[in-house]
Amino acid sequence: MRDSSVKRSLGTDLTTMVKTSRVLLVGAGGIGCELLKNLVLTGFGEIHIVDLDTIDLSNLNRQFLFRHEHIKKSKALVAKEVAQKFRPDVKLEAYHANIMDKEFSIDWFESFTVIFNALDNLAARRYVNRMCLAAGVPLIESGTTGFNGQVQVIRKGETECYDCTPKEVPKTFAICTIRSTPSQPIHCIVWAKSWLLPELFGTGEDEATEIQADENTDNATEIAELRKEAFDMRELREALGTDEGYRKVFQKIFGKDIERLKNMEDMWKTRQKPQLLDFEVLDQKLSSIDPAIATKDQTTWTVEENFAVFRNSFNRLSNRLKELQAETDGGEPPILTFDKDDVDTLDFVAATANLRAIAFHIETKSKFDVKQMAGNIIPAIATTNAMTAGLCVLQSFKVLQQDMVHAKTVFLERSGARAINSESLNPPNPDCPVCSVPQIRVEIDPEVATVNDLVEGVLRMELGYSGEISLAIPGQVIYDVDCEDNLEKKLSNWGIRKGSFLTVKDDTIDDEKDLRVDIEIIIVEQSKSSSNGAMEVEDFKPAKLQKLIDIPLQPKPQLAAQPSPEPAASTNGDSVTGKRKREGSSDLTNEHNAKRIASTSVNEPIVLDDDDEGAITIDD
Ligand SMILES: Nc1ncnc2c1ncn2[C@@H]1O[C@H](COP(=O)(O)OP(=O)(O)OP(=O)(O)O)[C@@H](O)[C@H]1O
Ligand SMILES: [Zn+2]
Repeated sequence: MRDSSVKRSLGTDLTTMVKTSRVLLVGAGGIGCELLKNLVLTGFGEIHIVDLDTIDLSNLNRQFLFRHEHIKKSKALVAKEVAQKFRPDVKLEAYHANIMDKEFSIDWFESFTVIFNALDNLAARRYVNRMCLAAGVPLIESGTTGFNGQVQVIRKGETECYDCTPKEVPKTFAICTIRSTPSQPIHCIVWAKSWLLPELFGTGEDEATEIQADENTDNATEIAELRKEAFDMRELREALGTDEGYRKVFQKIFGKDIERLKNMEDMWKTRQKPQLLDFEVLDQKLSSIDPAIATKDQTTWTVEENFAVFRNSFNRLSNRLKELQAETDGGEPPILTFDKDDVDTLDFVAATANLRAIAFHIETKSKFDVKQMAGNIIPAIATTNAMTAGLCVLQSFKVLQQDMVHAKTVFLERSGARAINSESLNPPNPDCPVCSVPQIRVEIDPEVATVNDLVEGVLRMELGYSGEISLAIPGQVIYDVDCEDNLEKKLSNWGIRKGSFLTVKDDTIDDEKDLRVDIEIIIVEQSKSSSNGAMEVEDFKPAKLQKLIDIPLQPKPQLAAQPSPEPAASTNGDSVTGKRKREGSSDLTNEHNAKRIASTSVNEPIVLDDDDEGAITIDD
């Protein structure tokens, strides 16, 4: 029954394509749960689900596959179990794992027809984008923030990839703003969450991504002072769990430290000096504060109320840490880290951030607001997720049908005249640092292959590099003219194995010679024929190029504008007008205003139509 109605909507051909596809869903959160339900009910034959997280109480309002009894269980496994009940005949596979783990090889990515990203962070999105490009598998990328949503179709060589356009990076704050001169509530919240809490209950070696070392040399003395202050802080940890603990900590961070800052006259020429908070005065008023104040999360607390929540949460965290320490024998010392859903850490961050705000004459925030700001919470709206997940599936139909000309980037927004808008796909950005780099695959035997096997055997012998070259893994050069010593070392020394990426640069210094563009090596497993006994021993190579490619040359720097007889047809698709076109196909962007007509024929695909203004209407 269900199959026949799907067939009526999609047509026989598309229904068959859907049924025989093997797809990967990365992320089983807000969009992921909706998408899994859609994929299962549309009849996708085989669906693999990866998610590294466990289910949290706060997920239940929108991640509808999960119920209260699933809290703390794996998202991927529960999502699979629940979705399987919708259609027992669909093959579902779940992995409670990080998609960036090496166990997910390029070969494995390659085994999928389409991959769907339903993630919530830049690093994982970038990683999957790169793997899909390397594996040549189409990717449907999606994301939502509040009422806004976006679906992007990515296909190697045909469309923009995720990194073809620069992405906004999360906001960071200078260390001195956080530690010495806060001027906004967020500065106090980041201080409490990423400095104070780790100093007292964590490792103390705070590597919070939100706080950036300040390059300004004028602040060198201040930074040295801050280091000393951190050292004093570590001493305070001894007082955790004692009756005196909260007094010692309070008197240091809201007394001694503020006093020191106050005395740095230069700092307050254009700012209001901070004020000390008096421990004795606040401590005497403690008995008059209702202990239930911490549960009133929508009101802004008074200084006395913040003090009471500070004392209470500090003691709860201290006791927890002591208990953990008692349970651990040997190994890594236990730590407590911030989690917006861990009420003890949230109370501590809210109260100490507010006390700091009061000391610096900054507005205080309710616990509810602190939770949003400290947890980087962007309101998640179930309907936006559901619509976005639906659009992902509609776009995947275009990909399955190889109809990239009609695939779209789709936007959901509330501000415009329409809720759903779309744009034709852009061709790849020729300057993209990710997808414009030529890739080669090299098969290695990780146990024996050395840097020399790669440099001499593959780059020089097989690919014909003759001048100077360098070879790097992310963040580290492993070979260049100055580190010949590394040639005899095994690639495994740097953790290079199946799935690793290396960059090759042509460093030849010769004005007469054309330099090659940078290329990327992807390490793959040795194919059976090269590793089994069928191969003659003398033919065995620990590193071997899988397929020869032509490596383009770097464009020569133009000294003066030369008149060109013809517009260059080979500049990566750049037309003379400066508008990028896709090579060797009809211009995707010119399809933008094409009006397509809804069809009700049984064998015709579902209707996803543009009108003249580029918005999508969905008919059936
Ligand atoms: N590297 C990764 N590998 C696998 N899954 C990931 C990875 N990074 C993020 N995820 C998963 O992607 C999903 C994103 O879903 P969503 O945006 O709804 O976030 P959430 O964590 O469920 O919700 P919230 O952040 O509001 O608590 C999460 O379930 C998260 O665990
Ligand atoms: Zn790109």
